Amino acid sequence: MSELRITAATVGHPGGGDVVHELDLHVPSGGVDAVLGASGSGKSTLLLAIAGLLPLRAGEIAVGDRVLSTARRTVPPERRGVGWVPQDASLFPHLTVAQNIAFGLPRGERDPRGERVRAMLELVELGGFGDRAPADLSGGQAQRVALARALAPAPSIVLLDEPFSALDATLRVGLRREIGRILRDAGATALLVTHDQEEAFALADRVSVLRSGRVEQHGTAEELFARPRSAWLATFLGESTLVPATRDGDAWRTPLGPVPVAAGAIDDAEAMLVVRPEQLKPFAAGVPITVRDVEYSGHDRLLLAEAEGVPGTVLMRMPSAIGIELGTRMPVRIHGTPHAVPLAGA
Ligand SMILES: Nc1ncnc2c1ncn2[C@@H]1O[C@H](COP(=O)(O)OP(=O)(O)OP(=O)(O)O)[C@@H](O)[C@H]1O
Repeated sequence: MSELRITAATVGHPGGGDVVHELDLHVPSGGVDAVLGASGSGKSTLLLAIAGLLPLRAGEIAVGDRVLSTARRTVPPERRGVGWVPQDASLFPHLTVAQNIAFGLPRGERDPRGERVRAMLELVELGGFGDRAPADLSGGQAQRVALARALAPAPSIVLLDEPFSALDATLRVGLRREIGRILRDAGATALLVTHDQEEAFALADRVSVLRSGRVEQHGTAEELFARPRSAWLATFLGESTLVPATRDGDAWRTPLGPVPVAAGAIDDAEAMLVVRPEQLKPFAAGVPITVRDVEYSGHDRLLLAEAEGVPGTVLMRMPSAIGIELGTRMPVRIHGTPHAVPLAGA
């Protein structure tokens, strides 16, 4: 397995404009990375380019020291050493599980009873399932077979295209843990593409967030969540209130009261503070918010409120045991040192 290096890649569909713009992405050897983006952000287009199904308009895709795509040359899909796990397992229905896995191997080595197929079945913990028909598998088992098929020829890179989207919620959580384990056991370099943040954060070492075909930010889940580079990313990654702030020495002045400036904060005189719902607390001497709606979620309630000087909805989390009537005016303050993002690029 080898590192994947994408440099300034621009990709589009025939007859259409550019969809992915000058994208840089690096997955180290044996790393599991995710590309996270909303529908239409260009995730599938990027995968097609990595798999060799779309040519590059500019830039380069390389695996290890082997260049696979440039604007002038595209190594064909079957010679790229790239494995693919599609959204729905897409197993051949007329072949057994073992035959499906063997199908991933080079011609001449496609022995369903062979050592490689057996090892792959063991890897995905389906040792006794080789003779089954795909129709007799659960959705999660079928996805594991699809992964075994992709890994069988020991590809340099494995691409996972929303591999859990066809499964129900409980199965997803279990399977993504297992697939993470399988990829790491296999030492695979993998790129997961998904619109599901929880999935990306749970499975990947690092995440690139794609916005209109460009990487908005790349980092670990913790880095992205705690220190988003833009207001757009902050709200894309989680519920938050954007509170306008003006720098006043070591504090931000905000419509919800003063807040200390966090260490390492941006230097700007004006910014937006990313206030997570749990960072707002009731405070007798605080600034009033007016509750307009309440979302009950079992263990807590999310209050949707208004406050003078805050342009959007103010979000605040409260224990569900505390009943709140609509129209309630409640004094609050910001707790802790919220992250500040620049006003521009929101
Ligand atoms: N075959 C195609 N021909 C022309 N344009 C396309 C084609 N496929 C996708 N596009 C366009 O490329 C853009 C990005 O689409 P893409 O499918 O890559 O996004 P995505 O992030 O994978 O979305 P989703 O999560 O909905 O699959 C969209 O504007 C889409 O209309």
